[in-house]
Amino acid sequence: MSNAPIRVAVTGAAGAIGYSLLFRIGTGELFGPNQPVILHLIDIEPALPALQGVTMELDDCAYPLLKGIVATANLDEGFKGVNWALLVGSVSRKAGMERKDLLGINGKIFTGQGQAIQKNAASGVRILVVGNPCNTNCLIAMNNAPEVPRERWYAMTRLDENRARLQLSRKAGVDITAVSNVAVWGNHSATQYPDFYNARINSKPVTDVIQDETWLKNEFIPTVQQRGTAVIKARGAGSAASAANAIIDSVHSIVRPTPAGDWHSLCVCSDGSYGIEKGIICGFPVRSNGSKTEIVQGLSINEFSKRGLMPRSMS
Ligand SMILES: NC(=O)C1=CN([C@@H]2O[C@H](COP(=O)(O)OP(=O)(O)OC[C@H]3O[C@@H](n4cnc5c(N)ncnc54)[C@H](O)[C@@H]3O)[C@@H](O)[C@H]2O)C=CC1
Ligand SMILES: O=C([O-])CC(=O)C(=O)O
Repeated sequence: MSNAPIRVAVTGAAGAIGYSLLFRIGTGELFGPNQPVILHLIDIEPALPALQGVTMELDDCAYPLLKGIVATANLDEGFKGVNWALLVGSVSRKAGMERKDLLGINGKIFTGQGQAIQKNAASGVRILVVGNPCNTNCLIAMNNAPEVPRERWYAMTRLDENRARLQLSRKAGVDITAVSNVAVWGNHSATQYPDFYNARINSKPVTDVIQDETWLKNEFIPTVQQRGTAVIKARGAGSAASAANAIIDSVHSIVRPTPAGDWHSLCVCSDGSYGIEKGIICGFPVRSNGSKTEIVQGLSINEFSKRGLMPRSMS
């Protein structure tokens, strides 16, 4: 094992998603069984005692791949030399709130974090924003770090993709692995558009396999859009383990080549593709060659999908 460790910052590390995520990173799930990591755990001052407890537990796992832990509330220290920044830390919404209601509380967090990333991170740093509203928070952080190239900023719609794949596989009565090419367009919000027209089941168009467009339009889409709300209602707290799982899936989709013909859902900085406003962070179908991601071009967008895609602004 001679690889240099990858430094991974996780903000909100004392929170619920952090608790589901960090131990999976420790086992090597994020970068593979031969890749050592150093964790940079960042949280706010009042959460430092809890963060110390998490650090103690990570230590007690005696993970062979975990070569060090930095636990801090200081952003300069926390982002020093990091290769990846997973920006989870922020306030969660409660029942009755939309994610955009968090903007006033959470938006300002991402100003300082963007600046600290630009100042301290490794030159090739990549950033995945999870804290809600994640598209807008990502845009804020990105705009506060103009020297970090725009193609290295991502926000998370992978949990929505995973939710959509599950719904489609259940309805079609097929294994989850049969469902591919699921794009979730737009914001990680109740206005997202899980695109069933371009999705596939066993390589066939979903609409050939599930010949019930009423269900697809009137049940599938709202179920995916409202799944986070449904989990909050049932659990009394937001999705945490499934969000951590989606973080791992998102990073895999970026650092591993996408299987031929498939794509994954990821929010990236729009280049104007599909008429979506240039410069905003928006959910697209994305492919990776293992080092660079690109927005999948040339998908057919019918009138119904057009209504799902437009207008896309930063709200
Ligand atoms: N994009 C997505 O698909 C999903 C996003 N989320 C979002 O992820 C965020 C975190 O969720 P949980 O871990 O469940 O929340 P949580 O409340 O359990 O933990 C949040 C953590 O963030 C910390 N924090 C607050 N302000 C911070 C700051 N300025 N810097 C660093 N840390 C800070 C808190 O002290 C706490 O430890 C929420 O905004 C939630 O809405 C959750 C699920 C899915
Ligand atoms: O709904 C929330 O507030 C948490 C979240 O983003 C999700 O579960 O998709």
